[in-house]
Amino acid sequence: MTDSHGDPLPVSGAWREGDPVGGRNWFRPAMPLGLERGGVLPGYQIAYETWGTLAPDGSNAVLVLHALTGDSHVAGPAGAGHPSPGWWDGLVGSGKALDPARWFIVAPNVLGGCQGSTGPSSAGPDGLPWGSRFPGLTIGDQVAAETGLADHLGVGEWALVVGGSMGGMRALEWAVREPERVRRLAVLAASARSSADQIAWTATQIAAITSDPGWRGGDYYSARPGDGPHGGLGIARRIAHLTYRSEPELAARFDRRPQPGEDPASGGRFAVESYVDHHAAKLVRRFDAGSYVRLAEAMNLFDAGAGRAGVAEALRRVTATTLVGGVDTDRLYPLAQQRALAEGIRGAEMRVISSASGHDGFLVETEQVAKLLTDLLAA
Ligand SMILES: CC(=O)SCCNC(=O)CCNC(=O)[C@H](O)C(C)(C)COP(=O)(O)OP(=O)(O)OC[C@H]1O[C@@H](n2cnc3c(N)ncnc32)[C@H](O)[C@@H]1OP(=O)(O)O
Ligand SMILES: N[C@@H](CCO)C(=O)O
Repeated sequence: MTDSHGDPLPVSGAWREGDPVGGRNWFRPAMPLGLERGGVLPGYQIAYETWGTLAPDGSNAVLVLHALTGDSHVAGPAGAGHPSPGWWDGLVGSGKALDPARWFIVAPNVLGGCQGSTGPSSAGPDGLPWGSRFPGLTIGDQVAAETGLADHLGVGEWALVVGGSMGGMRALEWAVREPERVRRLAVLAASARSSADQIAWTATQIAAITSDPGWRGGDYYSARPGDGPHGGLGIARRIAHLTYRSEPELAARFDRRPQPGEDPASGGRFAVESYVDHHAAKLVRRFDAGSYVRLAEAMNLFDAGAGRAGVAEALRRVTATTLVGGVDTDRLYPLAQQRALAEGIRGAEMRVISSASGHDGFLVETEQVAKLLTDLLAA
C-alpha cells in the first residue's frame, strides 16, 4: 500500500528494538464500531504506544492524544515504523513531567489516521484499500474507539487525559462523554467547537487535496508510485503550517531574505517560501492525503455541544480537575476560545503559554507545558 507520494505507508512498523521507553502495540476489537454519521466500521485497529506500568489499583494511567498529523510516538527517536522523532519528547521520560516510573502513559494513533490505526489507506473488508469508501468519522467516533482501548488495557479511570489541537478536541470529548473516567483534563490550543475561521482554513486545505488530479476521488492507492495527490497535500500543509505559526515570528526569522543561493527576482525563492516548501515535502513523505481529508472533516464537524443542548450544557458535564492552556500568539485557536472553555468548565484554570511560535507553541514550548502538567498532576 502506498501513500500520496506513492511510497510505502509506514503503517506496519513494529516496535523498534532498543526503544528506551516505548513500544507500539495494536488493539483489534472483535466488535464493529457504530459511527455517529451512520454506518459501521468493521474490523478496525488502533495502534498505540505505552510507557511505564499500570499500577495494580489502576490509578496512574495517562492518555496523551496527538494533533492532526501526529502519531502514537510521543517520545523517542525516529526509526523503523516511526517516521518522526517523538513530538513531546521533552515531556515523557525519566525525570520528566510524565515519568514512566510513576505514570502509565498511553498514546494511541487516532482512528482514521495513517500511522498504524485504521484509516482510508488501510485494507477494507475486501482486502483492497478503503479509499473513498472509508466512512466519515467524528471526534466522538475516535473517542469511542479510544474507550475500547481503555477497556482493553484495564484502565477504568484516567489520572489525566491531555491533548493539543485535534488532540485537545478528543481530550475534551472524553471528559464530556465519559466524565467518570477522566480525573484530570488538560486541553491545549483547542476550542469547544470549530469556528467559522477554522472551518474555512481546513476546508481550503481539503480543497487543495481533492482538486489535485492525483486524488482520483480518494481512490489513488493503486496509482503508480508518485502519482498520488502529493501536490495537493503539500499545498494543504503549506496553508496549515502558516496558520500554525505567527506573523511576527515569520517576519523576525525570515523577513524578505532570499533563500541562500536563490534570487526571487529570477525564479528563485524567498527563505520563507523554502521553509514552507520544506514542511510540505516533509509531511507528504510521512502522511496520507486520504487520512488528512477524513481527519480534517472530523475537526470541522467538532462541536462538543451537538446533541447535548449546546456547549454550555456539555461543559457542565465535565467533573475532571481541568487546566486549559492557550498560546498567546495562536492565530488559529485564539486565546479567547480557551478562556471560554475554562469559564464553562467547573473550577477550570486557564494558563497562557507564551511563545513566538503561534499554535505550534503547544508542541514547541515543552518546558511551559511540562510545568502545566506537573501542576495539574499534583492537584
Ligand atoms: C502533536 C502533533 O501531533 S504534531 C505532529 C508533529 N510533527 C509535525 O507536525 C511536524 C511538522 N513540524 C511542525 O509542525 C513544527 O516544525 C514543529 C512544531 C514540530 C517544530 O517547530 P520548530 O522547532 O519551531 O521548527 P520549525 O518550524 O522552525 O521548522 C524547522 C525545520 O524547518 C527547516 N527550515 C528552516 N528554515 C528553512 C528554510 N529557509 N528552507 C528550508 N527549510 C528550512 C529546518 O531545517 C528544520 O527542518 P527539519 O524539521 O527537517 O529538521
Ligand atoms: N503541527 C501540528 C499542529 C496541528 O495542530 C500538526 O501537524 O499536527
